[in-house]
Amino acid sequence: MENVAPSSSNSPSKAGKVDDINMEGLSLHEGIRDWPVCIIVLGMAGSGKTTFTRSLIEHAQAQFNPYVVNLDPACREVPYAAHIDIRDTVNYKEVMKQYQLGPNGGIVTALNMFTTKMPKFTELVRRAGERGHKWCIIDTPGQIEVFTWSASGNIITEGLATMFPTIIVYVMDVVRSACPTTFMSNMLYACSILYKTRLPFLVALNKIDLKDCGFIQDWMTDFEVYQDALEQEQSFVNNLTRTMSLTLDTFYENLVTCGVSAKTGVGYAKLLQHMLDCVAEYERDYKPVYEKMRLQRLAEQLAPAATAAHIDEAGTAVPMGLDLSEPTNQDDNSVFLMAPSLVPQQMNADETELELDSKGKVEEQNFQSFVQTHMSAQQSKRDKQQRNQETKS
Ligand SMILES: Nc1nc2c(ncn2[C@@H]2O[C@H](COP(=O)(O)OP(=O)(O)OP(=O)(O)O)[C@@H](O)[C@H]2O)c(=O)[nH]1
Repeated sequence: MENVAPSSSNSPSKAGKVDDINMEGLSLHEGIRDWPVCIIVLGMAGSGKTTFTRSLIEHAQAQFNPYVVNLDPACREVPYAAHIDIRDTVNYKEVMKQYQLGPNGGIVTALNMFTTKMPKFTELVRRAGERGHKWCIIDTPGQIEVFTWSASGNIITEGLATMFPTIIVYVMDVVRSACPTTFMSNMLYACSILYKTRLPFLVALNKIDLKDCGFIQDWMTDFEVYQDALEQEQSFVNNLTRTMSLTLDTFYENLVTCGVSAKTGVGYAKLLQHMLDCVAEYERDYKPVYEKMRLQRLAEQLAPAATAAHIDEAGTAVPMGLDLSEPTNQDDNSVFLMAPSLVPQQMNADETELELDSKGKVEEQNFQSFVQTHMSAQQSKRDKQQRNQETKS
């Protein structure tokens, strides 16, 4: 991790190391600052986050002078100059070796280690704001779940959002999303992140130089167009996907998307406009929530550590990882794991088949009535829109 001067991991500036930072200035006592605005770039592996980040830096340079953070410990090199690079703080390969972890465990642990420096990290971001950086762009690890479903990802996101305006940009690969099932998986992920982070959320439909993103926008606005696309795909998850697509309808209504090409730069002018709208949304709707959270955290920080005195009651530590040994049998009721093939067969084959058959029928009926209800709702929505248009004309 570094201080002032932009650098890449290849040419680290040793001036102003993070450990030299005086922490007195950083405090939850302060309210949420106006800048830098933190932009967290998320997306599935290979969606183009890093290329997107590079292009965003270029397009925002003149107006917002972005401060840039790379949080991917496993990337070989980044095509931009990062002010803070997790690879300068944690050597992910060394972490794997030391803790005998696989690649994903190594990335999670590296991010956890970085998070222990969170106060210093936010202090650097704050100082960057004071030096005139209006934006702070944060590139995240390739494996999205490492950031979105880890404690450290949570700490970083909430930590930033309680100190600076913060928004999420979700990068989605248009080419890969041409497959309706992949599109749905991507949307489910986006939806879960939206509800988890509770921050303004923008979807950047990336790689439009390869494929126009109009079809995605059609799928999001017209359920039947998406159903038609699904019909053409022979997949065992179709039924699930169809059900999900109905459920996600409400989510789409409030979702802002913007087509871009991180490679050619097409669409970035519009994207910047959407991002500014997201910042305004943070100020209007989210800031009060995070302000409240900040005050809660502050109160927790000031409260005496109540549990410390009773630590003996906390239980017995369980050995983790490689030193686990077979537990001794303490009584006849000891817990055991059972593989599906070892489950005792209580029903004979005919009974099982019959039961499954009727279950299948009920499921199909339920599904059909679910679809029917939704279709009628969609139809009445369309009729209403048509009536409105007729009244206008
Ligand atoms: N044609 C085209 N290719 C792109 C675009 N954006 C990214 N790519 C390519 O997509 C591939 C993945 O891009 P990255 O930027 O490494 O994606 P990432 O999400 O950061 O990848 P990980 O961090 O490894 O998950 C690279 O080959 C890029 O050149 C784009 O807009 N158009």
